[in-house]
Amino acid sequence: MSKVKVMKQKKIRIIGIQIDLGQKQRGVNMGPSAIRYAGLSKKLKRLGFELHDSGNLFVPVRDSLDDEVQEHFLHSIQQVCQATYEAGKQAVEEGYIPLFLGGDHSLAIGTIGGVTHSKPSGVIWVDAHGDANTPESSPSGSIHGMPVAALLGEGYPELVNVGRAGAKISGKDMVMIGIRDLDGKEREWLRKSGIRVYTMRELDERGMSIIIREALQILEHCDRLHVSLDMDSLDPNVAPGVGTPSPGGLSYREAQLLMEIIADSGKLASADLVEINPILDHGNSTAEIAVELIASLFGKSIL
Ligand SMILES: NC(=[NH2+])NCCC[C@H](N)C(=O)O
Ligand SMILES: [Mn+2]
Ligand SMILES: [Mn+2]
Repeated sequence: MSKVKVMKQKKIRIIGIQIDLGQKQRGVNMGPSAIRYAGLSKKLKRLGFELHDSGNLFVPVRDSLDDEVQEHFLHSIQQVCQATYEAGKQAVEEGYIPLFLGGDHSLAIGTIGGVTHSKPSGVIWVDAHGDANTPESSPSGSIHGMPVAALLGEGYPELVNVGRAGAKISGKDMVMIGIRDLDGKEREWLRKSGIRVYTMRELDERGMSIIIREALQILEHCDRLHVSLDMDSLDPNVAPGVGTPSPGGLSYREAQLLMEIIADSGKLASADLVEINPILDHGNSTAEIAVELIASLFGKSIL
């Protein structure tokens, strides 16, 4: 086993983003509340972190945006991502680890853009989906299926140029884990992207421990890591409260081990927790599991 390193930063800033404009299901805007109710702050404080909850950023209510439906809420998503970018940039500059609570995955355009504004970062994208569609390749038109392409410089210019012009990261700075549902053209795009994509098949064959250690090796050149955790990466039997469930996902222990080994790298610098839909959940179980995973990501160990 490789050496366990401890995180240098001890201040976390929680930033809620109640965005549901990037997809069609109602309810994912309630994610930040569900995660807070599940006891996030208390858990993280117990790990010795100084915790600041800065509340939620402004997100327009979907029902007030009828005139944007045809455009998939592009304008409003751009504005929310811009505000998210500023919040992420500021948190990093002030020495915080920003922890972004979603909301749908479109917000990652702002979070990853913002946290890489002054310091480069590797990205570990944990998801059932590639989220690497462009407006041309997307079967749904939903922008939560596009953040990875936008971050690598492709798709709507309004999204590619959030915060600063052009690509925010390159393919070699990103790995994906848990992937099992890609659209046709999205698959082709990902193959050429330079992103190392660990599918569920590869995970089944080789095991989580081997894969995440290899992934950390690939991101060895990055001093800082951003984890973007889409809760639909877990199996829907474990995490039912998500808008785009996909069968055959991570078990609870696989997801935990993934978080635990990332924590051991000592490089966690920022994270997203996205796509929790309390309306579709059983009780608040998906948010409760998410809080357990985040605790492990921030260094909670069993013994
Ligand atoms: N963040 C997510 N849950 N994304 C799901 C994307 C689903 C599909 N690939 C699409 O483009 O619409
Ligand atoms: Mn996603
Ligand atoms: Mn997903």
